[in-house]
Amino acid sequence: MRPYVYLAAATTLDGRIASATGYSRLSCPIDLRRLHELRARVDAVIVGANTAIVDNPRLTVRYVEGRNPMRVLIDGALKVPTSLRMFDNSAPTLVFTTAKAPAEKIVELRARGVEVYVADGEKVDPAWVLSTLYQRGVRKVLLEGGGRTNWEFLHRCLVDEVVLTITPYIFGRGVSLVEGEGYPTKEDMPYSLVLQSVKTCECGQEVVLTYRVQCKK
Ligand SMILES: NC(=O)C1=CN([C@@H]2O[C@H](COP(=O)(O)OP(=O)(O)OC[C@H]3O[C@@H](n4cnc5c(N)ncnc54)[C@H](OP(=O)(O)O)[C@@H]3O)[C@@H](O)[C@H]2O)C=CC1
Ligand SMILES: Nc1nc(O)c(N)c(N[C@@H]2O[C@H](COP(=O)(O)O)[C@@H](O)[C@H]2O)n1
Repeated sequence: MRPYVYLAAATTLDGRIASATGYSRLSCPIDLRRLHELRARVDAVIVGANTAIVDNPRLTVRYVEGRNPMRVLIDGALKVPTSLRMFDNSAPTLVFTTAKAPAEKIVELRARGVEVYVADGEKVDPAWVLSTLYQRGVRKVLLEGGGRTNWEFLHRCLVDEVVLTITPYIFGRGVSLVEGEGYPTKEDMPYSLVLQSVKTCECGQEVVLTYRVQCKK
């Protein structure tokens, strides 16, 4: 069993979630409020190591009233600094890593109340992350990127809904919404995307698309 998984992001018109320099503040204030409403509705928020390093996110609910979700980091080598904001005490925080993680970093994080899970293999299996969260009572998860982590979940058909805000910018280079090995044709995609809703943001400049992800198998 696994939780229901939302993937949420803001992209430029050319599908980037960040520029080549890592700049990613794309959403307008109204869209950020929408993101925080979603955070308040889920039990856990997941990010990958690069997002944690580049953005140093809090992953808390601040722009609306609501409960902070559990924060989850996937970082195979535990390369993130232990000074990250997500390791403060404002919400329960879990880290999924591998035996490549420096032992002293694991000790330090655990001493600060962060729960660290160490996978057996070379990589962290996203299905294991989700089943572990489910066993802890998590029923809804928000995947907040970045591109590589989005691929790791989408490729395995572990996303149920994509909530995408298209913003009026073009970067030309940078990090794409999904960064993986890729598919040669649309037929090779292991899932289909079914459009659920199209909304113009109240700011008048952004469009929010919601797609259901249907696994082909
Ligand atoms: N505009 C938006 O809505 C958003 C933008 N962003 C932007 O995205 C960018 C980062 O994206 P990206 O570079 O693709 O990186 P990610 O944030 O997806 O992090 C990828 C890294 O996380 C670790 N990781 C992920 N999955 C696994 C796994 N299954 N097992 C082990 N390790 C794993 C790996 O680290 P390692 O290789 O060391 O093992 C991997 O390189 C940032 O610039 C951020 O600002 C992020 C979220 C939303
Ligand atoms: N939906 C969305 N729109 C954007 O424009 C964004 N830059 C992001 N980024 C995600 O939000 C995290 C920052 O969270 P805090 O404000 O620090 O709580 C960032 O790390 C991305 O996951 N998302």
